[in-house]
Amino acid sequence: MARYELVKRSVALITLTNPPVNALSSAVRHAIAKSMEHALNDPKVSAVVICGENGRFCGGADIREFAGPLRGPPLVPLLDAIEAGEKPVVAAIEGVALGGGFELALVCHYRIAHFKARLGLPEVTLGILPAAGGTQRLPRLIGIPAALELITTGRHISAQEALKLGIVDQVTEQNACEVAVEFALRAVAKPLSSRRVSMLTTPCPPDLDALLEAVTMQVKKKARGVMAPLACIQAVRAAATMPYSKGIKRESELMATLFNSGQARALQYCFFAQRTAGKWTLPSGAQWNNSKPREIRSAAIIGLGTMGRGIVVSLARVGISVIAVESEKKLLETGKQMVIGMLERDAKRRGVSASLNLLKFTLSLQDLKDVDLVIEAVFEDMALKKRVFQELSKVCRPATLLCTNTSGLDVDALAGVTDRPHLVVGMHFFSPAHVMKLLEVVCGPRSSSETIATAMSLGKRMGKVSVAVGNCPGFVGNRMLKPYLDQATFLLEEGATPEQIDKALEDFGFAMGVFRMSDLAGLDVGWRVRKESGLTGPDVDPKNPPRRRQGRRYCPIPDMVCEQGRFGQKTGRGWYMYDKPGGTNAKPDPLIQNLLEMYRSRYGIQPRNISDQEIIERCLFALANEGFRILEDGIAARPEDIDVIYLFGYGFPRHGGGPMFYSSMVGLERVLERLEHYHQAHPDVPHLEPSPLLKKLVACGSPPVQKWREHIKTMHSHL
Ligand SMILES: CC(C)(COP(=O)(O)OP(=O)(O)OC[C@H]1O[C@@H](n2cnc3c(N)ncnc32)[C@H](O)[C@@H]1OP(=O)(O)O)[C@@H](O)C(=O)NCCC(=O)NCCSC(=O)/C=C/CCCCCCCCCCCCC(=O)O
Repeated sequence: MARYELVKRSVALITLTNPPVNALSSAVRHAIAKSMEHALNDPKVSAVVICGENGRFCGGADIREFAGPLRGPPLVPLLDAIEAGEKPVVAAIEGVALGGGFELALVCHYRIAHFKARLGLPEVTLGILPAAGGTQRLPRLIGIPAALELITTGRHISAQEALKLGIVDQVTEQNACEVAVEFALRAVAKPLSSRRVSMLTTPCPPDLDALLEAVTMQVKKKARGVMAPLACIQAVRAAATMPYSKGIKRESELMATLFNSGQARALQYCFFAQRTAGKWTLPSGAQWNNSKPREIRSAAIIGLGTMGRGIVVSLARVGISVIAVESEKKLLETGKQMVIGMLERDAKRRGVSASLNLLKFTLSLQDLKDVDLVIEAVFEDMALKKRVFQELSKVCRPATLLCTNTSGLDVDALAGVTDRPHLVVGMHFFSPAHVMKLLEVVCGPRSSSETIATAMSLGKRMGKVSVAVGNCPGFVGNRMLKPYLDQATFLLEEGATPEQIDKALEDFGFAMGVFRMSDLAGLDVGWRVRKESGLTGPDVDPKNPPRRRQGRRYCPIPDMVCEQGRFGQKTGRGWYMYDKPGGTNAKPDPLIQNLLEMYRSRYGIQPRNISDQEIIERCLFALANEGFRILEDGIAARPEDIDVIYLFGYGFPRHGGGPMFYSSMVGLERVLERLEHYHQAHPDVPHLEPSPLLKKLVACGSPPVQKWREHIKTMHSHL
């Protein structure tokens, strides 16, 4: 777990050897302690260099160990002892120095970083704080404002920024380890006291309280209800106001509160869930590590609407040549100008030059005959999409992959009209596609493993979090959205307001409540879907729209809102009112209040006070209940996949872990009991009827999320 060598006759070189990221597991900590003891006691050794194997210094504490009882040498005394040693210790930072890895570097007397290295204290993103002295040493080294920013955001910084901030002593383009050894030899016999960061006095700004207050406000606004950043601020305050010996105790007290919290468990679950999602698997045995993706050099996008434009930008900025196709000259020109503007702004922000030379704009599908992959992003209309796929089938060479960006239509029906159903797959981007990280890769029953591997790998290349899902109406994300939206509108009928429901969801941690989100997405989208599925249309009596349709409860209020031309932000009116069309500042609208009151009186509904708890339970348990059904149906392979979709595509708060993890935190028995209660009260809402899988899991003693798969195995899989 750590290799010990003597180099240049007097430098002890300690190499951490715990692939893939040299995490500080109990065995690694043990090996560091032993190696340091050896080095400090060996008279031949005059200096020490610590580095990591395979070009990675250290990715921090072993997060997997947090789930069990803490074993092995504790980190704080180990690091204190390194700093207190009488021989100079130099950190040779290559790859990453994160969390505990960064804290290890901070106790070394000197730090040399490779120019490509990244450093940071990302503990806050895991619901904890840098509790191996990081909150006490970093402010002493670089001052309170800069330390606060790094610790409360968890941002990774480049070696160059670390040099500017005074975190590292030298940045090198050569082998950092070799440079560090030479550096160590020169450091021998130099006094070490000023190099022991814990002994430094924290440079304290005169307006400390005001600064801490301002950062607290900022953090509360950005991450509503999240505990870890607030605890980080308190720990940094200790570094400013207490000697190290007391500050480190405060750090440890604050860590103890966070460590066992539900938020920390949820955030650490999210870290692993995101990585698990990349490891897709099909019933055929094909999976991420045995299916080779094709290399994609060129792609075409059909349709330059909002989605198409975002997809073009996502592809071009990772170096893929893109042909963008529109049906009319005017649409093509508008799309082209928008794409160029987006790429230029994106390149400026990233400090690179815009890859405009990779783009071609055309009105002719004939230009697509040689591309490696096509993504269709036309209007959400099955007949139109089928026509496009038939045409593509004729035009593109036989090996071209044909992908659809549909948000819920049948991918297999599209595959069926082509000459290559095995090369057809869904790539469901989220709007705006160049910003949103989520990509649902929709595997049709005939999509080949190579096709799926290619779509997943292309998603990764574009920086997306890609999740493989099965083919059913709405796939995973949008299928689950229906019961969630339904509950919100039923609550409106019963007495709630859009702003009350949104506030409850935003206080829970959602980036946006359901009505604000719908206004942003456009209310006409759902209206069209309801019309197409026969739920509403010209046959419905506009004066007395029925509240039961297709054998179940139906809320006509969203249709009534759309009938008034209120389509959300884009029309300046929706569930809220906005200053102007396209405005984003949502204000409660008395007209909506009126509409709700008239509606209730027309149907004789006595409005009642609805608690935030009821809002959260009905919306979120209905959402998770559909997630259980999706697992039963084999549309998602694992609960982690569903959670990742909701975290990255729908603004579910990370500190809640996602709908499935949240259910397990609340307790599956409780979720079952509440769903039974609400279903009894609303028997005409089938989505509230607890799913068989939920019942099964409760009957099996409510196993942790990671074990649910064992209980789903026997069920049917569409993946
Ligand atoms: C940037 C990365 C390092 C690498 O990225 P990439 O190359 O893309 O690779 P990945 O796919 O992300 O990762 C590869 C695999 O490695 C696994 N991995 C990565 N990092 C870790 C890790 N730190 N631990 C374990 N495993 C890790 C990853 O899961 C992949 O494996 P798999 O595919 O899933 O199988 C990137 O990985 C990254 O960003 N990593 C995380 C970096 C990070 O967040 N580091 C901080 C960790 S927390 C920390 O360091 C904390 C330090 C303080 C410790 C103090 C401990 C004291 C405990 C005291 C508690 C007191 C309370 C007691 C109360 C009581 O009484 O109960």
